Amino acid sequence: MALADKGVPEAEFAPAGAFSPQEREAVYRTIYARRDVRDEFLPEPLPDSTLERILQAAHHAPSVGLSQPWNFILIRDPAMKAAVHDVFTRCNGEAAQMFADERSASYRGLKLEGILKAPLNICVTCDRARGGPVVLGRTHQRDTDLYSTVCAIQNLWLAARAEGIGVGWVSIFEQEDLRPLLGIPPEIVIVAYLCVGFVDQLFTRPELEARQWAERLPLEPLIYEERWGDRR
Ligand SMILES: Cc1cc2c(cc1C)N(C[C@H](O)[C@H](O)[C@H](O)COP(=O)(O)O)c1[nH]c(=O)[nH]c(=O)c1N2
Repeated sequence: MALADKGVPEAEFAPAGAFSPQEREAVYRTIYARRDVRDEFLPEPLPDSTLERILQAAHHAPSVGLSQPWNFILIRDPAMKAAVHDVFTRCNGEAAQMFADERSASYRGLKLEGILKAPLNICVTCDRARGGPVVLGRTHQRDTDLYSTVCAIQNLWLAARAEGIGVGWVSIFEQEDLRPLLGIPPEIVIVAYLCVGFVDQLFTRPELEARQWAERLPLEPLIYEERWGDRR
């Protein structure tokens, strides 16, 4: 076995064959059936064991140099959620004005968060100092710590879907407005604000597609062969 030549004990290896058809099906189903959830949250709190599983899934994401730069702030206090919602409301009003006439009207008709309705909100942050001043793999691409944090978020999102829990990512905020509310120090970057809770129905395709705001692009033209722009 090639791994045996790496000089680590054999107990560190496991067979790496493909999953069974049912296991594969479950993985793809999770990916395709995951949705961004705005408003469809049920009020029941997440059991601690379920929350632990989805946070562990996040924590098992790949990270540059195994730096694991993330933190998760769990927000359940209605007063805190209301304060965050106020920040969203102001920023969302500004956002609506950035779109031209008709688009602005349809933007205002979209529900873009479930901050108050979701029983749990999670602010996911990235500590840019985690792992020390020189991190393997981050030497030439400083933002790989942020990319790692996004990998953790995607793991959480997929694990949540498999648990029947919806997740909605809200990004219509100024970082600097959230920071003092949540007591986040200046050196920490706010990567995501997530609304989390059980759901009993989900859109079968992105809600923005169902509401004719945007549509999924065909994949084929996005794939090039050898060089940027070369069709395959
Ligand atoms: C980084 C980032 C930031 C946001 C989002 C996503 C991501 C990845 N999305 C959700 C987004 O609209 C959604 O993922 C797409 O429309 C595709 O839909 P599904 O996720 O497949 O349901 C999102 N949705 C929303 O209603 N308010 C928001 O502020 C944001 N912000």
